[in-house]
Amino acid sequence: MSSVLLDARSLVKNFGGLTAVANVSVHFDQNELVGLIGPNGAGKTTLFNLLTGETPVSSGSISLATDRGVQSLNGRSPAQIAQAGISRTFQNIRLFKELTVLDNVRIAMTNHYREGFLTSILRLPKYYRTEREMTAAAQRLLAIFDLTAVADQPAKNLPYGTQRRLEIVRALATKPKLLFLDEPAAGMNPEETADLTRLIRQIQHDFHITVVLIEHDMSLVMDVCERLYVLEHGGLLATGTPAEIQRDPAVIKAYLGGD
Ligand SMILES: Nc1ncnc2c1ncn2[C@@H]1O[C@H](COP(=O)(O)OP(=O)(O)OP(=O)(O)O)[C@@H](O)[C@H]1O
Repeated sequence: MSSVLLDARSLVKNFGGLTAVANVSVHFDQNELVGLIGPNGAGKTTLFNLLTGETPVSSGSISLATDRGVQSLNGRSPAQIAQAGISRTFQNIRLFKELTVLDNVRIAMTNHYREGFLTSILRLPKYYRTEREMTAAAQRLLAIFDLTAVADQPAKNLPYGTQRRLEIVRALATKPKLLFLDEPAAGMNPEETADLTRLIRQIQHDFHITVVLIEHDMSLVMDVCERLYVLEHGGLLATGTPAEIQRDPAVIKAYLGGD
């Protein structure tokens, strides 16, 4: 039986007179692969921003199932939400371009290996042990995602599709229970998109986490997602399996503009 990991109820986000998210309720189950689709400006990224604490909600509630029971995420900072087990990538690539691939992943890990101030400043033995553990963990992740050969390259040297892969690896480095991917296939060629499709499946399968993606590439969405939410003008238009969504008259109308 599936159990709810994240539950968001009646979310509203107003920007001045514009309602970007209008009374939207969504839930994501443990180990589920969910797609969030909708025309440009529908409110998809704003919804991600609400769920990750980037943008405060105007109203509504967000709760997450954690090891310590169900916790409210309302009013929490992005860093606190990351600590609670939610990680994300952004539409635009946000790597440390001059740093190596390995260091990009190590930096992403620092949240989870945070040492006391004295341990770090005095370089106590624990500091070196943690550093070694972090490097080993980063190397393991790079190996899983086929990035070992480029571990010592500056991130800026990687091809576009590989930079996006590295971003996903960075998001996984914090050991999330829930991973949000904002348009992961944007700008990719068909070969890179096919690699990404395999990668998303691998993440869900090997890491047993919940993956939610915003994506305009409908063949990717229909291929990998188990369930979809469709947003339009800030509101929830439909939810269902890819097969149900593809024959939903309201969705067809929103996308094709006619009847
Ligand atoms: N910080 C902001 N201030 C004011 N308006 C905003 C802000 N962020 C988003 N909006 C507006 O909210 C609406 C929803 O935008 P959002 O980026 O969430 O849509 P989207 O579905 O992600 O679109 P796309 O598919 O083009 O990325 C748009 O009208 C946008 O202009």
